[in-house]
Amino acid sequence: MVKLLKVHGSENKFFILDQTLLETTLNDDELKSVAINFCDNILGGADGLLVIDTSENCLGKMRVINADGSEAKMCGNGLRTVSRYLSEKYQLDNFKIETMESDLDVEKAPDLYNGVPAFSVEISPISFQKADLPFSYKQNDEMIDMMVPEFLPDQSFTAIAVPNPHLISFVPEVSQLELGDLGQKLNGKNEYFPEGVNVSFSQILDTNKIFVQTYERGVGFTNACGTGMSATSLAFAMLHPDKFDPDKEISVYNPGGMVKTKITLNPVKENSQLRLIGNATFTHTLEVSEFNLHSNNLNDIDVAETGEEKDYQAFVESISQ
Ligand SMILES: N[C@H](CCC[C@H](N)C(=O)O)C(=O)O
Repeated sequence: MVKLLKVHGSENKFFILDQTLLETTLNDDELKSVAINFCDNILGGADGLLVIDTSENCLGKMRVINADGSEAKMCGNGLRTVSRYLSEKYQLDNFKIETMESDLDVEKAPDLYNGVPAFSVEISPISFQKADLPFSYKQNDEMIDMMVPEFLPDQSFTAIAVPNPHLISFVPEVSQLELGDLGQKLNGKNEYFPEGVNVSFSQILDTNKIFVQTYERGVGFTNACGTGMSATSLAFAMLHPDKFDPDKEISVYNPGGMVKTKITLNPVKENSQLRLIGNATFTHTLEVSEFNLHSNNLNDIDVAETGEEKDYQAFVESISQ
């Protein structure tokens, strides 16, 4: 039997499959089918499948398969949960995890709340170049605080890859309707973001305090998007210096709770440093036979709750007061 986990970071939900536990690893087609099946049908679904593989230079490697079967370059909320998994497996608190484009530094952080373990993860590399998102809008090589009436009138947009693509807009109040419409448009066939983009709207609440909601590529509305909150924090620090205190962490509220980000701006903006700090919650363990996993038969799974979710909910309660 193979043991999987259902996990979340800010209620951005995933299944974790550690391929190193298998006799034979799943190939890419099998991973895609299993990701779609798990994310649609098991335990109320999830936003993606996080796959752990061996790595030459790091403690492990993380791959991210979105709910629709597409593969993402990175996942910030997911990386925290994989960090916790590897930290417990190897009894280490500070190490590196390989992701598609870079080896990222991760470390155990103080608990977010009683019974809510937390991890701090590096988010990198950063790019604003149109080729890296990719995007195409008139002759622009970058899109920074730019009015784009083709997206929405009266809103400006910033495009950042970390390295998965994000489009960010600061708004007086988040309109789910407008976010959903724009997210759908830019993730369908369109001339601006040919490979789709994660779209985040953010409301500035106070100094170092923002709210972010994201429409995710390959998923749709999500409770939270870790790379999205990190990229939005960077845009916030760059574009709203009057509300940004560089010596302190930023509190990023989202529909699933709250995370912290730490932004160290660099005059060369691509060299700025981003850390994402937040919960790594395991809600369920699942056991399935390796044979059934290979044949994408998920009818016979043993599920057990971990009991951690009540502590996470107590944390959410504590921040909403
Ligand atoms: N939820 C993720 C990002 C998933 C990325 C994916 N939707 C894409 O870029 O295709 C996060 O916490 O960072």
